[in-house]
Amino acid sequence: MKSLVNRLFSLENGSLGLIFSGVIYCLAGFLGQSLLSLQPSNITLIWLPSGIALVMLLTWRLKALAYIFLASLVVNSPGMFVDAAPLKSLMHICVAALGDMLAPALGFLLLQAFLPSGTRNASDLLKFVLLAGVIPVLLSSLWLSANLAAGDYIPWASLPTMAQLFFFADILGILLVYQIYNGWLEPQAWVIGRWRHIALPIIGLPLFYMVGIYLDLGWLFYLIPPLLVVLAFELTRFYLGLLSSLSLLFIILATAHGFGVFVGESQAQTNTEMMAFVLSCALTLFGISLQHAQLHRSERDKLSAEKEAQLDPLSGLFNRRSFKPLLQALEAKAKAQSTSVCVAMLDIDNFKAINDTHGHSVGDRVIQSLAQILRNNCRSDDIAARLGGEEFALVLGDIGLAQAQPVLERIRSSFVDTPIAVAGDMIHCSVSIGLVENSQTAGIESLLQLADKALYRAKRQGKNRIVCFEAQ
Ligand SMILES: Nc1nc2c(ncn2[C@@H]2O[C@H](COP(=O)(O)OP(=O)(O)OP(=O)(O)O)[C@@H](O)[C@H]2O)c(=O)[nH]1
Repeated sequence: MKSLVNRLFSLENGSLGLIFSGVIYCLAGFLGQSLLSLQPSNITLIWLPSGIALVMLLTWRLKALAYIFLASLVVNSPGMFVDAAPLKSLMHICVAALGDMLAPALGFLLLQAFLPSGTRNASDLLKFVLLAGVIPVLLSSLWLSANLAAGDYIPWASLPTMAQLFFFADILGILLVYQIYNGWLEPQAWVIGRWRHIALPIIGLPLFYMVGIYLDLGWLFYLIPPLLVVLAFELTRFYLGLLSSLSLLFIILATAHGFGVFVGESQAQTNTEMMAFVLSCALTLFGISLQHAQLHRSERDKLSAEKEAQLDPLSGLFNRRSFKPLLQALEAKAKAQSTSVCVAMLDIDNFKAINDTHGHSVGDRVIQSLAQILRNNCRSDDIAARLGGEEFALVLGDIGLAQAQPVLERIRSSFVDTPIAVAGDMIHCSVSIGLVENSQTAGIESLLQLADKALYRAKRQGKNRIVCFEAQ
């Protein structure tokens, strides 16, 4: 699903994605004007198109400008076109569209310059709000309200109130839409860990609102942020963005229709209280989700660093440092369960000559080839390690010499039968193997020594063979 959407909206398919986003821009604009605005001023309390325009620019860069301009013309025309003065109103509609286009463009350029890797950590939140929100939206709010006053849509005296409304509505739109977009960019955005984390809020939050509205318990709205904070630790940022946006939109919708705790004496008071609440919720949730993502990332990095420290970079097998503790654990388990463990030491034959004749890079490929064969022939509980140079170890759990020997024989013959291509030629390599089975008394040191002794004997007997010992 995610890859399909990404393909549809890829840079190559830019026009399709831009047209679609332009339509969404218009729909979000009309939705804001019709449902989410306080009457009688009819000024929307949230302007989602400002966030959509920013996302369009982040996705398609400056190519999106023309589409934003056109979409803004479409959204502004019904409210601003005056039949009595068509030319004058057309000019003001274009000036408004210019403002709607330039503000996200400025935000986009500032983000590119000062926050090029996007919002990754909670500490980026303030920078993001300043660069993509406060600076460009302050300018556009003044621009848009001055345009309305100059066009006689509002009296000049209302300019500060209007600019303030535009300012909050646009910033809120940017915060909500960007949070969803930012969540979408995460690799696991679409994955739902537990369905109940999605199903419960989808059913529970509307129920919560209904109870609040029908029983006139407006204070219940104050409990929405903590509920969303709980979700911030359960959901991916994409779903959190969606759910928190819907929840906050609902609070605006309810307030615009005269419900809830924020409906005050005057429209200005209602606006200020509700916007302060919704904005602080949006900022807090965004901050928490960033912090959570950061924690998650550092935990994942730590785990992968720990895993990497256990592995040999050339072969991808366990390295010498991690081999001994793993062997110790497997051997202890075998002793506790009275089962056998077989340890094999493997050494590529004449490896120095391979290096000297064909070069180190060919030698490295030979090492990787044997590592792959070992991986192909061991089970998930077995331990395959590269102890250094051309020396390997394989520990097979819960198995005796009689069953281990055919496994090692398969490894030996596969290696001989897997030639390495070198400059149009094929070189065949072989490996010598010393194999031992543990006894109940032998410790791992004596087991390893014995396996080394068996390997030494395999080399002395002519290489490319297996010598087996049973520990006493
Ligand atoms: N290409 C490559 N060579 C390595 C690596 N580590 C060690 N070597 C080389 O492996 C060679 C090991 O040579 P020797 O210990 O003499 O063993 P050999 O030539 O295989 O002789 P036998 O064991 O008796 O068959 C040396 O030339 C090392 O430089 C590595 O990571 N890559």
